Amino acid sequence: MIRLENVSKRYANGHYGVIDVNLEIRRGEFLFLVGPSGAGKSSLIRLLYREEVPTSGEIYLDEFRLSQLRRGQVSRLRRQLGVVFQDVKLLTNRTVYQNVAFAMEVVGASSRDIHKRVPQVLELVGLSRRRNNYPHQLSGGEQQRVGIARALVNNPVYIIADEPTGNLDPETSFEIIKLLNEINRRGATVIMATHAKDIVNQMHKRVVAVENGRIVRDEARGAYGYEP
Ligand SMILES: Nc1ncnc2c1ncn2[C@@H]1O[C@H](COP(=O)(O)OP(=O)(O)OP(=O)(O)O)[C@@H](O)[C@H]1O
Repeated sequence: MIRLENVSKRYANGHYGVIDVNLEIRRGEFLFLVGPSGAGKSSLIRLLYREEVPTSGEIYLDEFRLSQLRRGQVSRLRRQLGVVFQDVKLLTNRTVYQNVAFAMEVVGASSRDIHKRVPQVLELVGLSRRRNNYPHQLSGGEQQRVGIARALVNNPVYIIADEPTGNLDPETSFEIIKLLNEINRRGATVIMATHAKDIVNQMHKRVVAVENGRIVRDEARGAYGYEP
């Protein structure tokens, strides 16, 4: 479970990313984070994967207390989390297979495990036939699938995605959401910040809306609720 208690983030320039946020996310949930531009979605996402730490308040993620991680806990935490970005940032000189394998190499996985796991994940995201292609040979949707495979490969408990469909056309976006939904169905908790109104409205998942750094709405089977 993830629990945010009175979390605020004030940046060095004095701007607040989030203000006094309280939120609980249980394992197995699928949650959309919505809100106008500048509302604080990315700030919240960055706090969740500990790219940032709160100025005040505390975030608990399973056994971790994010503001007070002991040495060695950061890498253990990161293994529980798979992060997906709008801008996929693949390694351009490595193939699809190598990009995904790299995520296992950096956490010290054995080559035996890598050889076993990477093909499984490529199969799951529908990219087995593209395994030897380089990023520039892939469509935007395929590149994002590699991004998702990379996030998934270490079997994280939580998938945290910041506008993963932001660069994709509507049809491709739906393919990516279907994939995230399947991953959620297999047990991962999915937290996704998005402006994709149609997707949110069709999925009937939990929707948490943020405005001016504060949570203003939290609905179990919610709708997007804004005009794009
Ligand atoms: N690194 C930073 N330094 C200073 N201020 C920041 C920083 N990151 C975000 N902010 C400020 O925090 C507030 C929330 O921004 P954030 O990027 O979290 O919003 P968002 O909801 O993700 O927006 P968008 O939908 O446009 O991505 C804004 O006022 C923004 O200017």
